[in-house]
Amino acid sequence: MQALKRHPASGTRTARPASRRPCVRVCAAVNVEQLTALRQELFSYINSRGCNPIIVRLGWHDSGTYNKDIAEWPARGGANGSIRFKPEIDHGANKGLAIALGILGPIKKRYPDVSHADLYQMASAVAVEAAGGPKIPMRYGRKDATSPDQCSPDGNLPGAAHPFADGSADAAEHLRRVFYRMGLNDQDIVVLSGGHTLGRARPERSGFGEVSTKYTAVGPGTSSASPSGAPDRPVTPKPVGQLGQSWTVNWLEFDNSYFKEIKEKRDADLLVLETDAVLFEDAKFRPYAEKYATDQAAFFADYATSHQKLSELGVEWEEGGPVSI
Ligand code: HEM
Repeated sequence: MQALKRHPASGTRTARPASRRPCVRVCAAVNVEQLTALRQELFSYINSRGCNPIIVRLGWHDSGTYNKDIAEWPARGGANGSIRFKPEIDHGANKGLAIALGILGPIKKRYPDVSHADLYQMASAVAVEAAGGPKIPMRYGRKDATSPDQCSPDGNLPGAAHPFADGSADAAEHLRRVFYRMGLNDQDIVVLSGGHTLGRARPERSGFGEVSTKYTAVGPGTSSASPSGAPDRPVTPKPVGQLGQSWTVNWLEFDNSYFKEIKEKRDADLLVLETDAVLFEDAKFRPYAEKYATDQAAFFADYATSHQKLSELGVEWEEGGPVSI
């Protein structure tokens, strides 16, 4: 941990040297220097590898287990890093995400003071920004779940098509049940679904999507599991088999094309899950979806707000946290 000193003007504690970080809040339990360096490394790493989609999905699947009706931490789930343990990464909804853990694991070793929970949420926010999306007002200092018996139960993440495991009659009811359980609302549901502007679905992982399409076969970048040549980089498995089906043409670019494509359903090579289509079918979801299809700036602004909420679901902060960098 770094040394702390009094800030001359405010008397609050700040990290040394102050010149490098003029306006950060620092506490003894959160290592701002490591967080700052990690963020920098993630930015160039994720950008160079094109692994943005799977990293965003990892962050969301760690936090999306949250149950607002359970008071105790970490039993309430949320962004606590528990997805790294076998019981949780083995959940059906997490199939394929071990690749993302494999990408981030070697990086984590260089930043021992940063929690796994912070790493996953930081990497996701960086992945969005690096793909051209908004800067998300992130805060750090999440505590980690520490053992496999602290994993969330299976079944807390949403399904993409009927029959829904929770008995919901349709996709709108299912999305509301799942996201309301997290304390999120209709606008959060619609805007966060815009995360599907990135990435692909593969039959061998989720059971959804095509094995390959004209957009993924000669896609805008590499597979989210593809290797890069840099020898000092963590090694990820070679792409196996399926290239999958994307929601958008440029599936490594974060923009509002997801909403345009879902609305128009103009191209059979692009994916529309039941839970995507319903955003334009449900009377309360539709106004948001329409707005985001026509106004990218509104999408970005609202996405940043909801993504921050998502990243803090269920979080127990270290002493002195949360910290902005
Ligand atoms: C609304 C309910 C949601 C459902 C039913 C859903 C379902 C799915 C499914 C079935 C896949 C394909 C996984 C695969 O085959 O590898 C997927 C991928 C993805 N999801 Fe979602 N998702 C939802 C919400 C979200 C949210 C809130 C985010 C982020 C904010 C998100 C981000 C992603 C990303 C980035 C991918 C692509 C992963 C990759 O290319 O490796 N999803 N989702």
